[in-house]
Amino acid sequence: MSLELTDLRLTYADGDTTLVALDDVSLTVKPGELVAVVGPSGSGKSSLLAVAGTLLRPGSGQVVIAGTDASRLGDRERTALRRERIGIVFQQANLIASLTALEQLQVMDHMRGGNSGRAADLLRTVGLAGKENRRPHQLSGGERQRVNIARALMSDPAVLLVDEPTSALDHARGTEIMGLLAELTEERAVATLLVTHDVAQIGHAHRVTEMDDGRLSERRVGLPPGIPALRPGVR
Ligand SMILES: Nc1ncnc2c1ncn2[C@@H]1O[C@H](COP(=O)(O)OP(=O)(O)OP(=O)(O)O)[C@@H](O)[C@H]1O
Repeated sequence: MSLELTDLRLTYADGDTTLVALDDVSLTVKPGELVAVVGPSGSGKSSLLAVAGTLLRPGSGQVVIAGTDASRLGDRERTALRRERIGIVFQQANLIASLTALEQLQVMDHMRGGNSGRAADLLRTVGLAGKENRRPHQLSGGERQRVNIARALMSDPAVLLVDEPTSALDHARGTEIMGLLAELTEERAVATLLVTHDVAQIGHAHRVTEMDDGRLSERRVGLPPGIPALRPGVR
């Protein structure tokens, strides 16, 4: 139940010219694996997540989510695939100010028409036992990010896509969140693709690959990540 991206190409119109955001990108993330893509601003990381999350159709190439080729699906089927098989953790928590932590997750359940009672369990799993009834302003930045992650796991997704999860956190909180993501990835056998410009936070990744000008570098850094081996210019 992996994420398979093959020969992806994505372009944007840029005045009279065409800007190539993804240039022949191929990457597979296996269940239980956390792959980090690092790269500077503008290198194409958000575009990669949007295509992997079936929010954007690539110009060419294939996106296979847990065995289903998204490129072959119509809009409605793609939306269903995204809702059922993909969890997305956005950079900002985007929590609803008036809802408690528990309710943020329960809203997802209602939207899917079920009442699985998974919300309290998931909040415990992400370390928020006892804080279920707090609203966003009563939680720290790290705790809000934990709610965000728990919410993305409500559908028990095969693929988890994570955009800059530590950008709003100090280093210690960021490291905790990365550790939690690695733990959840392994325990739940989810295929996690994470993008970040923050090389200091990739220590928990199983594999690291670098994006530059829409291309992934061949060099893949194993654990422990050889941070000095990454090309200069990546912070
Ligand atoms: N909707 C769009 N229309 C035109 N160009 C775009 C659009 N979205 C992104 N781009 C361009 O595509 C390239 C890749 O952008 P992308 O946002 O994917 O990179 P990124 O690595 O995520 O950067 P950041 O970390 O700043 O978000 C950039 O040159 C960007 O300006």
